Amino acid sequence: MATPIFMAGLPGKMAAETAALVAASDDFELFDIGLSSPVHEGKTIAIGDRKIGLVASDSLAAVALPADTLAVDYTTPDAALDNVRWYVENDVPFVMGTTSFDLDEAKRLVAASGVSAVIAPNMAVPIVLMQAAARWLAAEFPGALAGAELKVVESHQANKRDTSGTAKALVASANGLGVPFPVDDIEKVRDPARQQSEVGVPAEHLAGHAFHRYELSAAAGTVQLVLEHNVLGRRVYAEGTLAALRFLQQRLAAGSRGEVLTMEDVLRG
Ligand SMILES: NC(=O)C1=CN([C@@H]2O[C@H](COP(=O)(O)OP(=O)(O)OC[C@H]3O[C@@H](n4cnc5c(N)ncnc54)[C@H](OP(=O)(O)O)[C@@H]3O)[C@@H](O)[C@H]2O)C=CC1
Ligand SMILES: O=C(O)C1=N[C@H](C(=O)O)C[C@H](O)C1
Repeated sequence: MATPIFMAGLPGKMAAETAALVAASDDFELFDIGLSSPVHEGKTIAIGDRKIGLVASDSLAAVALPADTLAVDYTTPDAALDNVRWYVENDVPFVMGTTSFDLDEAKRLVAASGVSAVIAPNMAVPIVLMQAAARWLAAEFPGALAGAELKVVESHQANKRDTSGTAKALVASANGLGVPFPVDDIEKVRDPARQQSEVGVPAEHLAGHAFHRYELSAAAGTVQLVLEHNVLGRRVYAEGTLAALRFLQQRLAAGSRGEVLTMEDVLRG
């Protein structure tokens, strides 16, 4: 039996990309209602051979999900925490890819609930590995780069609302290494002309890309470390999301409740 997946954030780009992979998989199937903003309430969208009806959060009370349903959330920073409240109140384990919401409050809500969740600002396996390496360095060598200076530039499609959650997570590791860089200093590039001419984003990926560059200047400017990670399109995140769903299912089957898992846990699993 395929596990029903309730998609939140349709017809948004990540929710639609993930829904297409869910629809093509053997072990998951799309639940026939998805969560959207009020703008799309009452509309229907086609994904694979399925027609998904869209409801906004005010209409969720009328939605009855099958008991084994898992949710996937790619909505907006403003919507994510209210969605977490709904998932925990309705016993729906979930994978949360949405960025820039109150993660501490989400963790408290999950810990006090009967559901578990995978929450991660980046589902792309290669990027998760890089984040894990940075976290390990910070834990192993706290303060080792004290005195260094950091510059962070991230470029995403023009309609991305928040500063990259991935960049914020990397900055937290830099902070752990002794570099006191505030996330407000992350430079966001959202201008397509600059993205092409300065960042080097190919024209065909201006509408969906994630280019990150971190420049560390250490030892009084005599040493430069540069880390870059560049993603074209969104497929890699959707694939990571399905891996997260499978891992979450395994954890639930093993009795996990009230547990907040990360993509690093998914990779270990
Ligand atoms: N973890 C990861 O690996 C990744 C995370 N992301 C994150 O995912 C999120 C979504 O990104 P993306 O798909 O590109 O953005 P989009 O703007 O394309 O999609 C967001 C969708 O959510 C809808 N929405 C707004 N409010 C609500 C609500 N209350 N309930 C349900 N849906 C709502 C929007 O509605 P409307 O159409 O009216 O605007 C839109 O359709 C962002 O936070 C982004 O940073 C993105 C890529 C990878
Ligand atoms: O909005 C996006 O596109 C992305 N969002 C995530 C983030 O904020 O870090 C992950 C990736 O950068 C793509």
